[in-house]
Amino acid sequence: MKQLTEQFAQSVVRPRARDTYKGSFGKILIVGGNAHFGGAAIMSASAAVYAGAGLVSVATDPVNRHALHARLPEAMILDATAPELETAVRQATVIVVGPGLGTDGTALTILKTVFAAVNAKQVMIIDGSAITLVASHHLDYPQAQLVWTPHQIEWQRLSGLPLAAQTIEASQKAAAKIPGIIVAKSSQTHVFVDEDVYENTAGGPAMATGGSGDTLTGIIAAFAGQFQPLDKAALAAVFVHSRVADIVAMNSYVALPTMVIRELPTYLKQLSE
Ligand SMILES: NC(=O)C1=CN([C@@H]2O[C@H](COP(=O)(O)OP(=O)(O)OC[C@H]3O[C@@H](n4cnc5c(N)ncnc54)[C@H](OP(=O)(O)O)[C@@H]3O)[C@@H](O)[C@H]2O)[C@@H](O)CC1
Ligand SMILES: Nc1ncnc2c1ncn2[C@@H]1O[C@H](COP(=O)(O)OP(=O)(O)O)[C@@H](O)[C@H]1O
Ligand SMILES: [Mg+2]
Repeated sequence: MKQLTEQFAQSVVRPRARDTYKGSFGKILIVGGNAHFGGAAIMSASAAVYAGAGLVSVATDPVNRHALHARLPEAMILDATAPELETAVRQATVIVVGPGLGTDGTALTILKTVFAAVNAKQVMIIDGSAITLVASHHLDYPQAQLVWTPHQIEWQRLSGLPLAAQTIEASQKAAAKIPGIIVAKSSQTHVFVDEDVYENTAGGPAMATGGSGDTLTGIIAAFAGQFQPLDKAALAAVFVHSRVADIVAMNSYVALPTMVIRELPTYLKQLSE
């Protein structure tokens, strides 16, 4: 098993090249946030912007429009149920689907539209409700470079492994049957990449608050848009998310997602130097 360390993250997060523009750092589309879970999409999009993504759009329930614009004017917005969703998916380099999407019929239709529109060159991060929907509706895996970010119950739904049976060996075996990178989140997150298992060395209980996982999706998306190859970008994102939470937790009882998001640019600057 390999350890995810700051040294590793440092090798991935490099200073920005001079001859660049916003299109050089990823066009990210976040698909999520129903009327009940708008905050999830806002946190994912905010994390992507603050982790350096070049352009971020959010396909969400229109009820979230004003909140998103007020919190994050850097992001663009579209109605997740409108025909424009398909075009938006095609134009993105990295897609996040699932944070706060919900699991009703509308969510399923949105997810199917996204899966049908994506192509093999694009990166897709599948999280939260989208994982639950894939498992419960036995959806075919989409043709894209996939990163799955299940918490333990989502991993149970996706892999069929009950929580008590989720040993590293069993999870690795199950991960081998699913295309892409699996970020198996818990108080001791493990990432499965091909035959390798990586253990996160950062993070702690100050992260145990709603929205921490939604925030991680945005950081992975931003890194996938900026750094190659995808496996290194995703691994560095997992470490950075937890490390920044640890820094916040030095002076705070809880590492709220919005606090972690705000600290990202400062930490990334230090990391890149
Ligand atoms: N502000 C927002 O908009 C937010 C929106 N969110 C969005 O909500 C959507 C649903 O996601 P979800 O994770 O809340 O619900 P679900 O997938 O049903 O899993 C929960 C069930 O599993 C159980 N459980 C046991 N162990 C567990 C573990 N280690 N980790 C986690 N759960 C564990 C747990 O048991 P309990 O704690 O109730 O005993 C419960 O029965 C999703 O789209 C997400 O993005 C959230 O991010 C919050 C902030
Ligand atoms: N006790 C803990 N120690 C370390 N990390 C934790 C702890 N509790 C939660 N986390 C991290 O917080 C995130 C929670 O993800 P998730 O359950 O999907 O949250 P949400 O869906 O509410 O955004 C994961 O990255 C997980 O590793
Ligand atoms: Mg989650």
